[in-house]
Amino acid sequence: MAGGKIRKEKPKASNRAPSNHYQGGISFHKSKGQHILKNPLLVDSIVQKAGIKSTDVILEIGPGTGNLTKKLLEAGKEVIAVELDSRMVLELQRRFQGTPFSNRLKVIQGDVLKTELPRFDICVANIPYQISSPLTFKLLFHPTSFRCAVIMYQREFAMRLVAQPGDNLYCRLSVNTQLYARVSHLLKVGKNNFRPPPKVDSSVVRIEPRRPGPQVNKKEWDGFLRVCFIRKNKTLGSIFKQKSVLSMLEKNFKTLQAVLASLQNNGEPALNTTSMDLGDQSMGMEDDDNEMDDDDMEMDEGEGDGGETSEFKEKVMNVLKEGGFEEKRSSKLSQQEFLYLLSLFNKSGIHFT
Ligand SMILES: C[S@@+](CC[C@H](N)C(=O)[O-])C[C@H]1O[C@@H](n2cnc3c(N)ncnc32)[C@H](O)[C@@H]1O
Repeated sequence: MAGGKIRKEKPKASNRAPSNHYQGGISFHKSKGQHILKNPLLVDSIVQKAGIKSTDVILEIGPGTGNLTKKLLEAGKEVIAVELDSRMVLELQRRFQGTPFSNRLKVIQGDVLKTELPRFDICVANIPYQISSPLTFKLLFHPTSFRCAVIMYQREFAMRLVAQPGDNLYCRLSVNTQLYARVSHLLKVGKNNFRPPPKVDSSVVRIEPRRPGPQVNKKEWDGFLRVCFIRKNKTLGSIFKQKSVLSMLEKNFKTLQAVLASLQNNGEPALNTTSMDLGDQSMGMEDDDNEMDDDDMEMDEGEGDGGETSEFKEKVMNVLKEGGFEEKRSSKLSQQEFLYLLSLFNKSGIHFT
């Protein structure tokens, strides 16, 4: 909960650190993504587009000095704000103390990524951009349901969230997010609406979790998309011919076969056979920075030293052929097509985790 000491920082004149911007008693830290909304009309517009009800418990991430918080308090029943910076927490307390809002604002001091989030109806936030991806998936996997999240993102990240098959920015992030939520672009926001202005433009996006959620194994889905988007513009046929991909899939396949055989024989799983994995790739829904869009890089096609066999390669190719996917590219595949292809692989005993 809120607490800590106020550190009064004085404006530094000539030798001011370039990453800080002094304003109103608080120096803003770029490292914490502190770009405060300074345009009240924009704040009004975000709150209005969020469609807040007077009965709503609102989650705000990174309230900063409280410009958005104030409008959220006016619109909803309660605001629960998670803020990393103790100076901001104190500023918020100072700002709302003794006002009718004070007993409807709960401030949790901490890193939102490490905080167990409470139940809420709607999330409205101007977030630090460096946590965009993990925060989005933290919200999407939140155990209790909420109506929607209305979030300010860096423009390019926002456009990736909403991108459709065939769009330039369509990527693993687009497919992943849209599996769990309906996503729409609400508002373009120029950099001059912030103090200090960030280097990039921003956009407000609405994310409505799908209820019920999709019936997929999250790790399996994530592992599958990672493979499909190794090169989004290459054909799936050439991606799935790569030694590293085949060898990982065959390892998973053999592990599963061994587990099944052992269950049939003894009713007990075989020892040491349950570590199907994707190398060291985590389930983490981090940004798609590793995705390669260029067609220049060499693919490690053909049989190699990974131990993969030609029969297994044929099995994988047959799955692609069966669904008509061999010549298709991830950059143009719809979510339904990805789900269908994954179901074909799984039906053949081929798994991605
Ligand atoms: C872009 S500013 C938004 C401030 C305010 N909401 C506004 O719009 O004027 C982001 C805020 O998130 C806070 N913050 C940064 N990292 C955070 C984290 N991991 N968890 C919670 N808050 C964080 C920063 O201290 C800052 O106050």
